[in-house]
Amino acid sequence: MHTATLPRPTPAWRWAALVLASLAMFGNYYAYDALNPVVDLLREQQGLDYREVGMLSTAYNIAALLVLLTGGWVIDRFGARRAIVAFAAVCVLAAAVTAAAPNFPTLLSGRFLLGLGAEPLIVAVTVVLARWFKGKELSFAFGLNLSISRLGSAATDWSPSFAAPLYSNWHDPLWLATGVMSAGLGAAVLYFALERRAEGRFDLGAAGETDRLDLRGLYRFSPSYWYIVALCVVFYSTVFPFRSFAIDYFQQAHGLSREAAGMLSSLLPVAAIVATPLFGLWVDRVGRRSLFMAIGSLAMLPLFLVVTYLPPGPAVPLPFSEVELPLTLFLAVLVFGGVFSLIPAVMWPAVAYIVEERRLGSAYALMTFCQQIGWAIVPLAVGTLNEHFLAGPENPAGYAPGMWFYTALSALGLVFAWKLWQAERGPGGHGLEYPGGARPPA
Ligand SMILES: NCCCC[C@H](N)C(=O)NCC(=O)O
Repeated sequence: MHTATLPRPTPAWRWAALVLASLAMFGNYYAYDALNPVVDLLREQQGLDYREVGMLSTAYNIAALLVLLTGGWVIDRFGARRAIVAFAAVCVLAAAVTAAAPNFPTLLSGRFLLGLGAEPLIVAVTVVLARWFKGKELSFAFGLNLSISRLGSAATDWSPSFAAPLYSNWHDPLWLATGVMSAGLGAAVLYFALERRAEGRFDLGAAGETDRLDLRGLYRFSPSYWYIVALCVVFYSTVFPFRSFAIDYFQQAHGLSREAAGMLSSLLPVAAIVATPLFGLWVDRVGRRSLFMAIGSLAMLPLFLVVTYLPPGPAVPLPFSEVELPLTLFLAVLVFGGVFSLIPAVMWPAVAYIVEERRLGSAYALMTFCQQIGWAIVPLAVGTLNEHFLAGPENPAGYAPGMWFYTALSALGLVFAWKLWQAERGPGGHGLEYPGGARPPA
């Protein structure tokens, strides 16, 4: 039967597809973040230094850059549902190689493999969500998908509490991550079966253009687009590397237990789970997108210096846990969580107002490509700074140069957001400051 004569999928089918695809993403984010709570163990038991820890992050980005360069070929050639299963399987393999690694080079190859699987898995999931939800709650579906992914990040941060016995060595928490990613693979297989059953019953639309990188069209994007890309690069080059080192930093520089440091770090994704969709709804009503990005960047600016230089303050009990956290750190990470909700909720959809629809895939692919470059460099730089300044529990001041580096990146982010705001308030603006993305008639 011709697909145009078939009905669109019913809500039950659409939400089942969303839940299964998002569970694969949960596993993906869990596997990526699983390294964060074992940084101290990797240093103590495996003899890694901070620069090598940074290299583990960079290996992921280099692989992701290579995959993004080859574009959505696999997704186009084999279809998104097969691609989801294949990339999830690569993530399981990557997690297992990392968990079993006997030495640093194998650890590096595990993280490289993860980059090969995890980033195209994100693209493939985006493609399937667009097919199921096109014209129906697409932004909301993307928001929920991101929230479930972030729950994966938060679950990794909580694992020193709920899986405390595993943390006697660094391998076992990573085997747990392999198990979680295997469950994600299971969800991917179920998604595959679901889509196969839906074929012939529903019109799932034509497979859309995947996020292909078209380097020839770069010069045709407007300055506003490039300000958003620049903000994206510095923003994620600050947030993701900060998260990679955060648990170890809170342990070493502030004397927190692994459980408390994990709980503190989890406030970042947890705040984002709740607040990202709300900010998305709010901005859709009021507009002011570039102003909000500037406000988010401004709020982020002092945070790294606050955690470095301000007194920790009284210990406050964290609700629903046995953990107590120093008030200053608690508030700083909570504000950071707010920024981590606000900027992504506004920034990614803003591109759709600036770039015409037929070039949107290319625009997002280019933005992700640039994001990976910045995110590849910063963990190496911070790791090198930590090593150079002999950061450690005996010398907490050694972490300060890394914190100044994050602050400098945040300042750059503020400059780009401010430039965007200027551009959008002028005659060449794209309507980012207006609710529906359109300037009201004069
Ligand atoms: N561990 C998560 C990596 C996600 C990378 C992805 N390219 C991305 O930027 N996603 C958007 C986000 O805000 O998570």
